[in-house]
Amino acid sequence: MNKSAKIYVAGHRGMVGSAIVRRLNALGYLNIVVRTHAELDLCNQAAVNGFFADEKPDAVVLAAAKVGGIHANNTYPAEFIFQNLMMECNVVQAAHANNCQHLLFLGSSCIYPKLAEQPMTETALLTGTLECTNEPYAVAKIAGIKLCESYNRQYGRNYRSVMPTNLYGENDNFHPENSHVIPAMMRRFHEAKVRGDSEVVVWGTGTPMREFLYVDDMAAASVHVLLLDDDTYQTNTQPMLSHINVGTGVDCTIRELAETMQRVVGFEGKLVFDTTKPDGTPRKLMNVDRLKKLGWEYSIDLETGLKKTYAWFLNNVEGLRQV
Ligand SMILES: NC(=O)C1=CN([C@@H]2O[C@H](COP(=O)(O)OP(=O)(O)OC[C@H]3O[C@@H](n4cnc5c(N)ncnc54)[C@H](OP(=O)(O)O)[C@@H]3O)[C@@H](O)[C@H]2O)C=CC1
Ligand SMILES: C[C@H]1O[C@H](OP(=O)(O)OP(=O)(O)OC[C@H]2O[C@@H](n3cnc4c(=O)[nH]c(N)nc43)[C@H](O)[C@@H]2O)[C@@H](O)[C@@H](O)C1=O
Repeated sequence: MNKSAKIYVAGHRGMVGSAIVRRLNALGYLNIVVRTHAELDLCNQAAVNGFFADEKPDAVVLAAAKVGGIHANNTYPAEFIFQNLMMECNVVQAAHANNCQHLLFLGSSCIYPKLAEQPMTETALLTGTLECTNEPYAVAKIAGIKLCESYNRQYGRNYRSVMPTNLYGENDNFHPENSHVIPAMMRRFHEAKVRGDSEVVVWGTGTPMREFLYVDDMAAASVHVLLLDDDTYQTNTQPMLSHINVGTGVDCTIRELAETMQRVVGFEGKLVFDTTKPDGTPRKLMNVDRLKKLGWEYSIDLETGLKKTYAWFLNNVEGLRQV
């Protein structure tokens, strides 16, 4: 893609969208179009159509979404399915209607069946029952993949999808209940250390396994897939199965994550597991062979990424985004 291409990054103030803008800028892509949620509500079809007609971007990265951890997904299922479906439908259709040939859609590893064979390959999609705590969000993300595939099949568009594993890093949402496990734990451990508490609560049994990817790696992978030439991309994907897993291929238990977090934050008290809280899916490890064949691998391991995130947290603790 030409360095002067106009690229619309939806969700540029979010954790991933902000990292994607940094990555594009670092590669010399400076013609980036952005709108805040307040300036452009992507659930509003007329507003989205007007924006695309005015701006006519050459490419779109759809990193805007209704996002949250296990509790938020389980508590606000209507918001998760409705808003995500609306944003995807509006953006994909408006991109097509305005002759935008390139689009990158961000899904999630929760699209795969709860008990999918591990590590999960892209072919596991739609082969079994989803995890109930995030089924509505997962259904919306599956619809996003199928939207892209359908516009590719019918209109010859080049709309690609990446399925990230659990992400973390600077600009994350540190809300005590609605966030994902890493920001929630980091904040709770930090506050416990500052107060001198003797113990800290971890949700669930500690036995579920998760794979974590640092946000700068996610941004690098996303831009890599967006910029791949058509031949390389098409020889490594199939027209009816266009999504690509993004992860490390390495996972750990939630207990192991909590122990690593203790070291990084410097909290010396005890861990207490609250088994009244849901565990969610027992394991969701990505098979990342397809992405490796396409020329990309992660570089930031969990402990390094947690240290970077904690350093960022300490510098930004006063103005944390919490939604
Ligand atoms: N975080 C994770 O662990 C994972 C994330 N993903 C996916 O990656 C993508 C980015 O997630 P992440 O950066 O973590 O999420 P964030 O919550 O950090 O960012 C989401 C962004 O979307 C914007 N947004 C939400 N609703 C609207 C709307 N109606 N109109 C316009 N903008 C809107 C938000 O703006 P505002 O803040 O102003 O509301 C925010 O900038 C999403 O597609 C998510 O599903 C996938 C797997 C794991
Ligand atoms: C990215 C992914 O995120 C969500 O799925 P999830 O992987 O289950 O996400 P989570 O990060 O919230 O939890 C991971 C594990 O960690 C445990 N856990 C311990 N202590 C805390 C804690 O304090 N907070 C949270 N949130 N979880 C905790 C928690 O009980 C669970 O076993 C999806 O809904 C969906 O949005 C999606 O795609």
